[in-house]
Amino acid sequence: MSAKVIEGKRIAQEIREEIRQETERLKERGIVPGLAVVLVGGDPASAVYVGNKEKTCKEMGFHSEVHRLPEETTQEQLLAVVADLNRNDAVHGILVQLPLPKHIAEKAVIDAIAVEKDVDGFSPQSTGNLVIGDESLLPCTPAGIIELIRRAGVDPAGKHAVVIGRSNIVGKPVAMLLLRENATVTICHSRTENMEAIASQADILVVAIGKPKAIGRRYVKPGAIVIDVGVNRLESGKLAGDVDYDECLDVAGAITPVPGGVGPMTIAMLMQNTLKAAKRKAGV
Ligand SMILES: Nc1nc2c(c(=O)[nH]1)N[C@@H](CN(C=O)c1ccc(C(=O)N[C@@H](CCC(=O)O)C(=O)O)cc1)CN2
Repeated sequence: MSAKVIEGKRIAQEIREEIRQETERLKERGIVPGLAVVLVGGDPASAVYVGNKEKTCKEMGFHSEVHRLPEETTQEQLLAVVADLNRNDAVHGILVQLPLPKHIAEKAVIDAIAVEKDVDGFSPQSTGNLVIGDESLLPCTPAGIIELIRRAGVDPAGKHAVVIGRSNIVGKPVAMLLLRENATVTICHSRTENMEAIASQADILVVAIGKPKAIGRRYVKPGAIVIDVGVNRLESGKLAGDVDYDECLDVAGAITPVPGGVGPMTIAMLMQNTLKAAKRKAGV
């Protein structure tokens, strides 16, 4: 039997519509959510993502600022831009697009974003809040994954969730969120032995390793929900996930496609975080 395809693109569109409507109501009370995105350099993929964020902000009715800075921007100059945005009352969320040019320390820049404006949820304080279960803005891709699992009708409580990948921006936070949802969580990584045997026990399998089609059907338990975070550009120009979608389609119970799965949820969750930050600041 073929897996249910989890349509992230459609779900993200539904969430964006909910945000747009809520924003309309907030604006009647004089509250206009504002997002500032900072892009350093000319990475083509980053330029597309930032353009999409700007366009989505406009669709939501948000105040939107994009600061496009040249490749040779120094760390001090970038920190000064972030400091200005921290003080700017029209800006409720600040996002510095990653990756940054090599001469800038990402950590120093992320640490400089005020925690209440950290709509990426990458700062140490946001990460700490996530781990101890305190209220904070959640990292967008992991939050989007949880939303997809929920909307696929799966409750993670009591399920075995296996996360393949241990990055700070996806693997570790999504594992924490699954734990918060009462799943039993295993994290696999490049040094894991017998990964296939572990992954194939998962009721929920999340893959975020950045290797096209690395995870085939032998890693998937029949009926499992498979969430593919990879967005890899092939030489053919086509996009592929980290999961071999065609091979896993008749093993999984539900699966996200690439494109059109997790990716679109990232921007929808960014909008949701910006709205949350604006509401918090207004005390509503
Ligand atoms: N500061 C941040 N930088 C980066 C993040 C992030 O969350 N915060 N994530 C990625 C890039 N990213 C958003 O910034 C992002 C990646 C992919 C998609 C997406 O919708 N992908 C589509 C395919 C798009 C295509 O055709 O290339 C899909 O999967 O359907 C959205 C946002 C790194 N940097």
